[in-house]
Amino acid sequence: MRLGELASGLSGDASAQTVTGFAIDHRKVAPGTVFGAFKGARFNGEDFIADAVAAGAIAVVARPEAKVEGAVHIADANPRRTFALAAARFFTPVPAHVAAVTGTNGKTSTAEMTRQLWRMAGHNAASIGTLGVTTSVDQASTGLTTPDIVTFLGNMSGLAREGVTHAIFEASSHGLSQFRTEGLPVQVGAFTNLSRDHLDYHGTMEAYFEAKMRLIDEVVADDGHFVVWSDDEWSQAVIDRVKARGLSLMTVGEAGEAIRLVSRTPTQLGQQLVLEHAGSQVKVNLPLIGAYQAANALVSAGIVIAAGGAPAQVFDHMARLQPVRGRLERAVITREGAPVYVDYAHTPDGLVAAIAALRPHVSGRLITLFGAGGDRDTGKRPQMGKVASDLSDVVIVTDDNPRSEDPASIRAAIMAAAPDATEIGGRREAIAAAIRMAGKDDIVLLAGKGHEQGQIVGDRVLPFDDVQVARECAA
Ligand SMILES: CC(=O)N[C@H]1[C@@H](OP(=O)(O)OP(=O)(O)OC[C@H]2O[C@@H](n3ccc(=O)[nH]c3=O)[C@H](O)[C@@H]2O)O[C@H](CO)[C@@H](O)[C@@H]1O[C@H](C)C(=O)N[C@@H](C)C(=O)N[C@H](CCC(=O)O)C(=O)O
Ligand SMILES: Nc1ncnc2c1ncn2[C@@H]1O[C@H](COP(=O)(O)OP(=O)(O)OP(=O)(O)O)[C@@H](O)[C@H]1O
Ligand SMILES: N[C@H](CCC[C@H](N)C(=O)O)C(=O)O
Ligand SMILES: [Mg+2]
Repeated sequence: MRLGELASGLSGDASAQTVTGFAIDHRKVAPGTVFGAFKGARFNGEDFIADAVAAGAIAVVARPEAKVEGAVHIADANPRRTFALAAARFFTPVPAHVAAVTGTNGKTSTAEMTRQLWRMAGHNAASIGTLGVTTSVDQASTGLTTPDIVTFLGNMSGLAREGVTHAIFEASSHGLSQFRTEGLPVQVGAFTNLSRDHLDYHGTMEAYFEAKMRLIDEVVADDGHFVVWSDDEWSQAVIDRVKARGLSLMTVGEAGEAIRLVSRTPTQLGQQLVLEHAGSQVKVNLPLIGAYQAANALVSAGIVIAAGGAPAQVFDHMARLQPVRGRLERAVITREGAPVYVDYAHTPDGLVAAIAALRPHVSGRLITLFGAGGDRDTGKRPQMGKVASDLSDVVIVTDDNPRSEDPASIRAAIMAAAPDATEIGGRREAIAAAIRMAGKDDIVLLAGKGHEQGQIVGDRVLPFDDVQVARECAA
């Protein structure tokens, strides 16, 4: 592809150059690459422009003030956006149907359930998010929920070449504010909920909300659809934005107009939902427990219908949804007979949702074990301590990816609001203790790590899998 096909306003000589790829890290530049030089949280990409040119970059997308010598300077005050739009012209084809989901909690679950529903309808479907790039035959980790723009677009076009026609991705607030998912047509967007997280990065809830709203204001296509979970504190504000943008709106939930959740009755292995759609009622036996999983399943159904799926078939398929890895996953039943659940709750709201999901199934005590990630929002720590101790019978505070922080001080910040909790630093010892104390009527909840395969301590990732450790401790 020629540079002139990817960017406008270039001289004849510049336009004629052949582009071989895109990179945002100078160490990945090869001859013919377009390099994006961005100011980040840790580095200023502009410091690497000369190295990128030396490695063969033919063009550099950077702010007008940046110094570019020996390559074409594609200048823009918002270089991340310009870079994304140029890269999107290069990475083609992309799947014909693309959807995106945002929200504090429920993105991975909604993406995964949407992929499953599309697959049941006979489509070749994929998802990109916290679990990596998932198709019906493969899963590859990217390390981030929303990968960087080059990885994202490269994966989208790779999936399309493999025959994927339907793709859904998780749009994290970091990803949205850094333009990591721009340029390809997104026909359907969705919002699950908003609650405290990532205030270390965004500063205030309002700024966090605004970061998410870029999905509505700018990322979804002009003639696109938007599905909103109707029962969140922020739902009305989201609905207002969807209307202001002129997208076709679909609300789902107890207050939902497109799909109304009339009732929800827990059963032993799942729950029965009564839904109202287009004036008639339908019963769905969802094989997953917890209000939060019902919410995510309904948002997924909304996305599939908005993308053209037949409603009756979608409701039918909901009864065959498979559990999502690490989301209320039953790891083991202890020798005493207590089920041990692993869940990815890592925010105050997530903990409330996970505990509420298990509560109807507990006749004895609910034993909740969790920690909080290092180098992340510190304000959520006491809030997590408070909700866990208010809503559980026994609380164990342990470690969850301390990263560069002192694990003991993270635990102390949680314990400050959970005075009756037991503190056990090592996560394996903590899990062993929880399992030892559980009697036959109790349930153990191991929260925060879900599907994760490692404990991040300093800059090392030590192998760790809650499900596996629970099985070992229960053996
Ligand atoms: C705060 C944050 O979002 N950081 C991400 C972001 O970094 P950044 O843009 O600030 O970049 P930087 O490291 O300061 O470097 C600036 C530029 O110089 C370039 N560079 C840097 C060094 C070098 O030697 N050469 C070079 O060219 C970098 O590629 C970058 O373009 O872009 C980088 C490249 O894509 C990411 O690796 C990095 O993720 C860090 C590791 C991270 O921990 N991110 C987390 C917080 C995150 O993004 N989480 C979200 C939300 C999760 C959720 O859903 O809850 C996610 O989507 O995963
Ligand atoms: N709709 C929901 N409402 C409230 N809590 C939820 C909801 N969905 C999920 N959760 C809680 O959040 C946890 C993480 O769920 P999930 O992985 O689907 O969210 P996510 O938005 O992808 O998270 P991340 O920010 O890490 O990408 C779950 O294990 C559960 O505890
Ligand atoms: N995507 C989230 C996941 C948090 C999971 C938890 N285990 C932690 O490390 O805090 C984040 O990066 O904030
Ligand atoms: Mg996720």
